[in-house]
Amino acid sequence: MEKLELKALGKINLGLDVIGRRDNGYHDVRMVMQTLYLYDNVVLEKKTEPGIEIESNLFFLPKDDNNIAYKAAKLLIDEFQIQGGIKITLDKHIPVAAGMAGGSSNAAAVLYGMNRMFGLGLSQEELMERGVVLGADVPYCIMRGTVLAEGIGEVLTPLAPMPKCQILIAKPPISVSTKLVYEKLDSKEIEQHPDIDGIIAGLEAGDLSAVASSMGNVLEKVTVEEYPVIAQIKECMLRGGALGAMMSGSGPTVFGIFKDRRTVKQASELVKEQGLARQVYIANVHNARRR
Ligand SMILES: C[C@](O)(CO)[C@H](O)COP(=O)(O)OP(=O)(O)OC[C@H]1O[C@@H](n2ccc(N)nc2=O)[C@H](O)[C@@H]1O
Ligand SMILES: Nc1ncnc2c1ncn2[C@@H]1O[C@H](COP(=O)(O)OP(=O)(O)OP(=O)(O)O)[C@@H](O)[C@H]1O
Repeated sequence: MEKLELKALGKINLGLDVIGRRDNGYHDVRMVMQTLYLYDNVVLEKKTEPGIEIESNLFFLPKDDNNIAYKAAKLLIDEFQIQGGIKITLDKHIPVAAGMAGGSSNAAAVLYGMNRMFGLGLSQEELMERGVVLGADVPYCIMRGTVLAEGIGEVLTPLAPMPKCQILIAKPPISVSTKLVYEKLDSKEIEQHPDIDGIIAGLEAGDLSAVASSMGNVLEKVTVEEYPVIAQIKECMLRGGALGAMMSGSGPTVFGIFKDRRTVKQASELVKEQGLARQVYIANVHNARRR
């Protein structure tokens, strides 16, 4: 196989709780992750000459070893002494530095794709072990679907699928550093832990309203303090008929859960009219896990 075209899907966190802090600065989490059908196109092409070449529609993305897709390719090239090189084309649609695992999902696609392209014979678990070295969200991006993520995000338990719904995504024009958000959380008392078990029970019952009303993200308060526009987008989505609305990951993307197409379209117009976000998308949930 000389060329492989992949979809790197983004995610939202339906729930994000922090239950501890490790000596290396990483945090123990309990998160409910959900894959969305909103994706970057990732194309892998073998090259005869050695080296990793990155091309992207976004001029500001790093093209060197600061790109997480580059790091993923380098990890496998070094470990398996792969001869020749690879060209990676990233056609980005997932908002960048947004809390939607865009980079992590690109890295997951590279690991998954190179394993097939070069016949490395790694199992999904072995790919995930390599993924977590690149980032805490990478193992989940390899697995996909509705999943409980614990540890630093790499201990994964599949959950009942998210009921059919429409997701509204709105990213205000600000970038957030995940590291800084977690660091700021350390100087705060967590007043209320989100009801992760309530989300899981809602999923098991196939009850979309119960899932939406149990959602919570312990990082939200930290990011909202700095960027109040996040709270404004939430309010706007709720006014527009969302069953629930929340910040994803470390932010600043906000998502809303809607029952039907008509309401989600109206709410998306409302967010745009109010000038709260320029990057506004409607996406379906993607429940299939990768095997
Ligand atoms: C916010 C989330 O996206 C929610 O899914 C993840 O927890 C973060 O996943 P990620 O961006 O893949 O994380 P990494 O690239 O491994 O780490 C970025 C930074 O986030 C912080 N970090 C990340 C994961 C975690 N469990 N605890 C942390 O404290 C660390 O300071 C780290 O330096
Ligand atoms: N392939 C990539 N795609 C997007 N950003 C990348 C990539 N490689 C490196 N980066 C850099 O990583 C930073 C974070 O980008 P990314 O979109 O992965 O963040 P995120 O959505 O917050 O991810 P997460 O939800 O996993 O924390 C950006 O500042 C960007 O320059």
